[in-house]
Amino acid sequence: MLNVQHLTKRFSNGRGLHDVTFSIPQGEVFGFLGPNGAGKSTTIRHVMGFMQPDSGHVLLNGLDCWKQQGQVQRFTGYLPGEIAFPEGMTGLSFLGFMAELRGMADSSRRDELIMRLQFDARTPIRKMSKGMKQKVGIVAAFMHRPSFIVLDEPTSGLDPLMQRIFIDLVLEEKARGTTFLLSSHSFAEIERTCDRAAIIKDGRIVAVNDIHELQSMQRKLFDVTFADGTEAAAYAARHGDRELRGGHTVRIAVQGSYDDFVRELSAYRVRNVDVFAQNLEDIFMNYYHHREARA
Ligand SMILES: Nc1ncnc2c1ncn2[C@@H]1O[C@H](COP(=O)(O)OP(=O)(O)OP(=O)(O)O)[C@@H](O)[C@H]1O
Repeated sequence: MLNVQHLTKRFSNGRGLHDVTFSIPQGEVFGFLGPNGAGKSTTIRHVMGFMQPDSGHVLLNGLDCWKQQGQVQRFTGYLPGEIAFPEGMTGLSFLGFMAELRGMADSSRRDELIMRLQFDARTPIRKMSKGMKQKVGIVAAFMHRPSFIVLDEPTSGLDPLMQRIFIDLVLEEKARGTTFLLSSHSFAEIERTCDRAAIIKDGRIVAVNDIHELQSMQRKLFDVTFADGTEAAAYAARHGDRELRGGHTVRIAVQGSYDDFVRELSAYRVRNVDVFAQNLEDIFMNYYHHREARA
């Protein structure tokens, strides 16, 4: 579906993109992660055909995103990082304007999305909160049922409930075969929606990983509370690497398979188990630092 090949762009301040290469097969949700200024939006602007590469190219279904911008945009949905709305419009008049540009006759999907996102689209945009404007942008990106959707920091400004509704929307579209490129600072959002993710830093891709592979690299810490101190001490003593937390609680780190851990605990009287997961960001960063150390 999307093919970004050796994409290079140099701004006059020396920043930009250097040899960015990745591809997204049809039906995949691909995450794009990176700190501020890493080059996420610049890459996305090339994908949308708003910028001409210095070298390399971006192809969507074989079409050149710069040279065949009009054709590419017909089947693409786009939510920019910051939306510039025309003056004096309500949410509804803006969406009507976008529908007209796209030659859409049926507004049922637009109305369904407005209902799902629970906002009054008749509000003048200048009176809208950041979150409400974001919802208008999401409707505009999804309403024509595009087969490829580019989302630049989609949940910024949305409260946790709306973030959930949005994630469900992405997963539903994914189930219909829609392909996504989703840039985010939120690892939870990437973890819940994406199949693979790339990390970009200083204009270069530093890693592309399968999300499930990253999840299996995730270490979990369990605080197990035993019925009494004797059992806790016995359990801790059997395993030099397990930490007695005081009282009747032992902390255990488990990575990969939980089978041995569960089997062994079944021989004890367990009163409580608390679990703490290493987050995806830490795993990514560990991975990234290991690669750097090896290089
Ligand atoms: N038109 C431009 N002219 C000069 N420099 C630019 C231009 N556009 C972007 N840059 C610079 O290129 C770098 C990458 O910017 P970009 O907006 O792609 O980052 P980002 O990863 O999207 O970050 P953020 O999360 O902050 O949006 C930044 O240092 C930015 O200042």
